Amino acid sequence: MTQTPALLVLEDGRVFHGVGYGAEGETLGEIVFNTGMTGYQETLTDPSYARQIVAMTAPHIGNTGVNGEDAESARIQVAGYVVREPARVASNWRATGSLGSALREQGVVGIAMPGTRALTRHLRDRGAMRAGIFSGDAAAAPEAELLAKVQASPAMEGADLAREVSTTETYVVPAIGEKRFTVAAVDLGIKAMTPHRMAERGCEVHVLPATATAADILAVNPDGVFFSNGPGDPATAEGPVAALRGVLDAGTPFFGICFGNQIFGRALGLGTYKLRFGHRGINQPVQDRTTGKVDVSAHNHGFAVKAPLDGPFDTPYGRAEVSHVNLNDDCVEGLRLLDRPGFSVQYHPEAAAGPHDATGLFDRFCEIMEGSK
Ligand SMILES: NC(=O)CC[C@H](N)C(=O)O
Repeated sequence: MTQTPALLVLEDGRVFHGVGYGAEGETLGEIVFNTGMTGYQETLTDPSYARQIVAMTAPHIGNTGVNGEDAESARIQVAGYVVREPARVASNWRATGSLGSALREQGVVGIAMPGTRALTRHLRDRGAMRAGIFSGDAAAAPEAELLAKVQASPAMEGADLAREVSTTETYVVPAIGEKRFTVAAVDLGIKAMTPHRMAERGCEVHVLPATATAADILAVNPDGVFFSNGPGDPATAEGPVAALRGVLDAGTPFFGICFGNQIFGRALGLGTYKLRFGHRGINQPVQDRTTGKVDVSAHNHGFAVKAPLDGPFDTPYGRAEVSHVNLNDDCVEGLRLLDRPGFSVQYHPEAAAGPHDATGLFDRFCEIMEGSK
């Protein structure tokens, strides 16, 4: 393997040195860290990572290569990839290739560098920020020039990205076994596992583009409506918020995940804000405030909903409450309507490669659809 020099340049001027990994060239995005020890293929193909450079804290990435089954979407979605040490050999019975070649084939620029721990500590202190990876010829330019490029790139705050990753055509994921429900799922960057988890429970899932209006959604005649995860700043999602308000006005049961939770919050009249460095990984402790039960859960969010933690509050759709909180930082991780069928979570019950503590939320969605039939 030939090694080309590569630089990771942060918008605050900090520079890390390493060697190129994946495609050679340059890429810009918001740099964030992910603490997952497994599931790198699912992370890389999660559309919520659009325009983000993902740095892995796990020191050895690529051991099991890539395969034809684990992708969450049709391609690698991250803007760039930072690892400490790439596996030199991919070894797994399902592997169809190495991660390095998959990144190269899809033109994803990455860097392998010894400083991932220092980088993570820096981002924890200073927050997620804009960055660039420059490898090969691109790394030869003066650092001041590279820094200027990073500083001229767009910020994640204010970014409207869901439409860029959404399907443009509606498609249907058939129920597995007997059909019990029709679900209209708005694709704001949906992961393949989400409709699959619903299909396993007898849902026929109509996946609609991010531009779907309330009328488009209700035209499916759904038993329940779902809003997916997705990239970008929820404060920009005017279209989806308006569509969801129309759905809630109609009284149709609702379930939302991640971006869907943020849009639900906005539809209820709450605001959203950017977290300093967000939650990205697979071992975040989330507590269900009704039962006290704690789920270890997968996360990928840089924004959060601002909501009162001290009890129910009024919304245009009756009373609501914060149903789940993150025990690390008290961040709002779930919302629930008390007078109508509707709830959402900020984390990932569909998570592949797990953990699966929260998959029961898909059963809860089926229960509220059953209850409203
Ligand atoms: N995974 C998601 O849906 C992320 C939602 C939003 N883009 C955030 O960063 O918070």
